[in-house]
Amino acid sequence: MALRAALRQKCGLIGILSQPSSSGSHSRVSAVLVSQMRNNATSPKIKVDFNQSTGVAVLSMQSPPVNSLSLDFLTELCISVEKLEMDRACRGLIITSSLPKVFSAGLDILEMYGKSPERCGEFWRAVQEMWLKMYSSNMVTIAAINGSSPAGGCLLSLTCDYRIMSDNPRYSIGLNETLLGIVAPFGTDKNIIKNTHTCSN
Ligand SMILES: CCCCC/C=C\C/C=C\CC/C=C/CC(=O)SCCNC(=O)CCNC(=O)[C@H](O)C(C)(C)COP(=O)(O)OP(=O)(O)OC[C@H]1O[C@@H](n2cnc3c(N)ncnc32)[C@H](O)[C@@H]1OP(=O)(O)O
Repeated sequence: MALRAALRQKCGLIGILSQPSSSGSHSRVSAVLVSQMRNNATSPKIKVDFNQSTGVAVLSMQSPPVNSLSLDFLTELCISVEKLEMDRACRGLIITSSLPKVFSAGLDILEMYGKSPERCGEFWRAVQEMWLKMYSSNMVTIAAINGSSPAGGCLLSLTCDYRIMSDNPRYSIGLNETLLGIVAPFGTDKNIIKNTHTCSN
């Protein structure tokens, strides 16, 4: 109830969590992001349903088995958010998972092992772009955390204005990445590359 009141106060979004959605289209994507789009012949990792009448989009992460944040996933996520951002009709965004039990397992561990410094740099830049884009979004953003959400999954939810988590003791959330010996690099390219060596050795 507190959340609904806050939303009502912030931008007049009423009852968004309970209303059905219908698909809408978003046409413009920045040339930069399009050029970043890789050969992604697999099925989309992100599904967006935009409800024109409420102005709220639901972005569902659908990348089995655990919605891990790979470079491809992050790129697709950023493109989806940017498309919504450019649509003036879209005022609210709910991020959730279409997988059972897992919101997001965080950064894709396979992106941090045995990769070239260049690839690692690209990956960490994508991580940074994701959280900056989300954190600075003009939309009201809500993470509907319907499963476990460790480390980078927790980071993703922290970039949102609001978080709602399923009341299930089997779901965990938190910044546990240091248990894996992972420390997020600083924001400069030099430090990204430096940390990259640490990650892949
Ligand atoms: C550049 C500037 C940056 C600025 C940043 C700003 C601020 C910094 C703040 C925070 C930094 C955040 C950093 C995050 C680092 C990370 O995210 S590292 C990843 C940490 N994640 C984990 O440790 C999660 C580990 N996984 C689990 O706990 C469980 O898998 C689960 C999510 C709870 C699900 O359990 P479940 O039993 O359902 O599934 P399984 O365990 O059987 O897994 C299925 C399948 O998925 C694979 N897998 C799981 N997690 C990952 C992953 N993270 N990456 C890749 N693959 C993963 C798992 O290995 C299984 O594979 P299979 O054996 O082949 O089936």
